[in-house]
Amino acid sequence: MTTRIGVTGATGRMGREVIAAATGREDCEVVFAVNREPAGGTVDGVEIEPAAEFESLVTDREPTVVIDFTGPESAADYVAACADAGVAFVTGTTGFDDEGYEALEVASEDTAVLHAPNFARGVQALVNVVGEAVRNLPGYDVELVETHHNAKRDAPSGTANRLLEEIEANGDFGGRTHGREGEAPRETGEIGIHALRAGDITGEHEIVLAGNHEEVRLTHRAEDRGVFAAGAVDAAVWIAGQKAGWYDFADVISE
Ligand SMILES: NC(=O)C1=CN([C@@H]2O[C@H](COP(=O)(O)OP(=O)(O)OC[C@H]3O[C@@H](n4cnc5c(N)ncnc54)[C@H](OP(=O)(O)O)[C@@H]3O)[C@@H](O)[C@H]2O)C=CC1
Ligand SMILES: O=C(O)C1=N[C@H](C(=O)O)C[C@H](O)C1
Repeated sequence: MTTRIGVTGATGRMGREVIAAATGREDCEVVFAVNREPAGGTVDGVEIEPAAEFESLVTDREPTVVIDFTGPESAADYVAACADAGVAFVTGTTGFDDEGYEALEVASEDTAVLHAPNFARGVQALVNVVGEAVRNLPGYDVELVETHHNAKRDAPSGTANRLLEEIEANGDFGGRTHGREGEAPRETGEIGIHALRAGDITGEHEIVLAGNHEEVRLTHRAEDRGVFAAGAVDAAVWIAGQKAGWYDFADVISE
């Protein structure tokens, strides 16, 4: 069965990759692609239409699923329109505040919604092992360093926030410290978080666990944005058969 895909943020770094990944698969068809500004032109042969027409496109072109990599404000609008139309929604957008997450959750009552801050399979593996490392090394200092390109809006990254949840759920920590400056000795139990922004770095996450005259470093490095796009398209194909509800990338990988 062909999964009919709508793409938002189509001329962005990720939108272009999603179109390339979806058009390269025989089981997918990109039925529309929208961008805020500028619309017009094509990406991999797919016409880029104005985002203002999203609501009519999501009804008229009958997509199975929309893949969204935009910003938290637009993702909240897009998911609401998808819920109204009964179209599934896969989003990799990061930087949501509580209101943004609520918009996704409300929509998930009426349609299938999948949010993942990182669609790389290696990051899902990292999420799975980091808790185990923390449990095995009680009392060790934990620091997280994430590095991204210089145009990234949100910090720390969505992936870093997900890893932090996993770290905190598996150890006894006192709080988060974002960077350090001046007289700033490390407090017992704090988790240090450092966001680097430079050049066109695709995305790196490293967790450092140190103590007892030893250190463990768990690192994921994405070498190409195609890895995120491939995961998002896998998620889109998977979600086509799901009922309304809230899903994450672990659900896709576990099947
Ligand atoms: N989950 C994952 O695996 C990954 C997640 N991401 C996340 O995806 C998101 C996009 O990243 P990236 O592609 O690098 O960003 P870009 O800035 O390159 O692209 C974003 C696109 O979304 C559009 N957009 C932004 N805001 C709005 C809005 N309010 N209304 C309509 N369209 C909008 C932009 O349009 P315009 O050109 O007009 O601004 C642009 O086309 C980020 O949140 C990022 O963190 C990124 C990589 C992997
Ligand atoms: O903005 C990016 O580029 C990325 N964002 C995601 C995040 O915030 O975790 C995932 C990836 O690291 C690339």
